[in-house]
Amino acid sequence: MIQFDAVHKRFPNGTTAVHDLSLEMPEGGVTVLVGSSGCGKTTTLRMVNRMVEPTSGTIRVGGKDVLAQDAAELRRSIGYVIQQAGLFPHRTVLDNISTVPLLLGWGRRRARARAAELLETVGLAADMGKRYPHQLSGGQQQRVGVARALAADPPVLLMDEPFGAVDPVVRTQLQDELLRLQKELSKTIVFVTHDIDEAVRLGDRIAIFRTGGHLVQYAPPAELLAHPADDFVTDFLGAERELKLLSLTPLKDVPQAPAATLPADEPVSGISRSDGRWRLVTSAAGGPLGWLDTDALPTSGTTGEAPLRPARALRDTDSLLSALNETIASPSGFVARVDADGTVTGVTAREEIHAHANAAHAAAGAAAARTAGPDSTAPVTATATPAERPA
Ligand SMILES: Nc1ncnc2c1ncn2[C@@H]1O[C@H](COP(=O)(O)OP(=O)(O)OP(=O)(O)O)[C@@H](O)[C@H]1O
Repeated sequence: MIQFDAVHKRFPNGTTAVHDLSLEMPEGGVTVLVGSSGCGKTTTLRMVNRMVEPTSGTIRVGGKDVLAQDAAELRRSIGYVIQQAGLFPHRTVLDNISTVPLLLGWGRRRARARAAELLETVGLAADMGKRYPHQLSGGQQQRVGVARALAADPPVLLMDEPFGAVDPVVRTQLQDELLRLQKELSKTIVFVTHDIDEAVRLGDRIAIFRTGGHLVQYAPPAELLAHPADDFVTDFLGAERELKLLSLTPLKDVPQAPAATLPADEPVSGISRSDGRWRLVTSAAGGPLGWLDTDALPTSGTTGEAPLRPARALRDTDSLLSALNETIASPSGFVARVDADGTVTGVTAREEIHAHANAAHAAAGAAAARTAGPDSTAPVTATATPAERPA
């Protein structure tokens, strides 16, 4: 969908922001640009919609050279989201979202109907439409920014650190929303961030740049984590590289054993210790309430009234990293597993999780070594659908 071919950008003051960049960004996928400050991410992004003009080389969107198109028209056909949303302060939320449709001559009624629909799409209440940007939280403003970029249903979305100015909790929510939206909309997204965890979470492909606008590696997250091209990438990925890799592996293939459960209304007096020290107490609906230590039972009452240690149950769509985390927290040495409705389906032992974590790491390393070859920065035409990723 987006192709860079030998693109170079040198500003009039002599700064080379992008150096001989050749890259293909897959249609319907999220390509994340990361790297240290000043390495040319924003310049690369802004050349796609001609907010910055390349010095040499060719950029094609949907096969068409961007320089052969009218710049204003091109910009209206590509969604653009920036940090702190960049909303017009004196226009209401609905008017902000309607901006591009109105410029495209949609007519006021249709543009506003579309804006109202998009408010819901990005998870905002209808009454927010009448507010002005300063009457919204930072996270809400970012949602409006995303709605505005989506208004004319562009096939391409450019996002420049869109979640950089919100706190970590809101940031995770916005990332979740983007992943949810992307499942529905399959836009071609170019996403700039400083944050490697955000890149791993959102990217189908990640391009890592270093100062001077040099692309160092361009690969899917698992390949990048398992097989960094050089010391710069290794340092950039950080000390928890192996753990990040586990965040990409869902738990579904890790086997479960039957759980030794007890209903919450069971009198403690009748509990046998023969089924092991730790028992998983479940609610009437079958959900996990916590771990009961049969070595420290109260003298009376029910299991539900006894002191329980927390059990953070995991679904098949959760990651091996979450499971590993729970093996540290769980007093029983087991991780409780639940189905999509939250009903207990079984347990998995700590040793089993560790063995799978180890195997997942080895498999990713072997796969990366097979596919990366000696030059993993070479442009790759990715046609694969975005990989299945843990929730
Ligand atoms: N209009 C400009 N004129 C001159 N130099 C510029 C201009 N815009 C950017 N630069 C320089 O080009 C280089 C790349 O800048 P760019 O904004 O693309 O980097 P970045 O990777 O997005 O940085 P950050 O993560 O800090 O936002 C930097 O050295 C920057 O100072």
